Amino acid sequence: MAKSRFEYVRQFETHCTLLPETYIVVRIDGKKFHEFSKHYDFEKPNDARALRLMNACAKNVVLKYRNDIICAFGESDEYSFILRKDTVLFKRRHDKLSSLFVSLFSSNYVALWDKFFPDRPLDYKHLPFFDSRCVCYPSLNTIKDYLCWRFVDTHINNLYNTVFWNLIIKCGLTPQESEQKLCGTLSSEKQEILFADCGINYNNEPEMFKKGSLITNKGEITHVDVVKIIDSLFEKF
Ligand SMILES: Nc1nc2c(ncn2[C@@H]2O[C@H](COP(=O)(O)OP(=O)(O)OP(=O)(O)O)[C@@H](O)[C@H]2O)c(=O)[nH]1
Ligand SMILES: [Mg+2]
Repeated sequence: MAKSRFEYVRQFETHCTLLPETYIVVRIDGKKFHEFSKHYDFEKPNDARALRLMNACAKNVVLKYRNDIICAFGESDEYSFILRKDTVLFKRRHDKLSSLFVSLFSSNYVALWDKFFPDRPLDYKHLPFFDSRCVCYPSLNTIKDYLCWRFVDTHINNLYNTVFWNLIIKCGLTPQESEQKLCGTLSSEKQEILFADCGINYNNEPEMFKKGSLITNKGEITHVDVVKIIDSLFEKF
């Protein structure tokens, strides 16, 4: 390529290369999905269509980079993609990994929207977009704890949201009353309130809501107790 006198400006570009021999997590998260979910009338607290759409997008990302990905885990409006510690994908460049994963995910979200929301076309004033970050984990222990953290977070959030919204929808409480009733309660007490006041057994809630979604590098989507199987998940990595 011919060089111009302007070429020198390239020197101002910086490239952050992620530490070698560390597990990389690329985590994407929906921007203002509180508003987005309201605009498109997502069911509360969980909309199965929205979660399946997230899973379909994540599966396509996993399959595209299956040789570099160990697994992916998602809940609500977020997804984490866990890359092997020896990956050299995009030369481990932070900006490339972060931007390509999130743009591939976002374009899938838009392209697949109609399949999951056939009666609710996307409107260009309310388009979905996502942020993205890369984090390096230096050991097998820390990457396992990362995945367990996201899994446990799913459980905590889902239990709270399930009781909070059912107290409003089924029992007619105001959001403030519901919040007050749950304030300071333990996990077992929340389940008890859900059963006694709303007639719902938390154990019978859909597995996808309670456990989030785990995608293997073969593209298989499962809803399992991640903490229980964490060692086998990383056996070969
Ligand atoms: N009703 C409904 N809302 C959902 C569902 N999944 C995600 N959301 C909404 O998306 C939000 C995701 O949480 P956050 O990522 O912390 O909030 P956010 O509004 O996206 O804010 P930023 O990520 O900081 O831009 C939830 O608080 C819900 O309001 C769903 O299945 N049903
Ligand atoms: Mg968000």
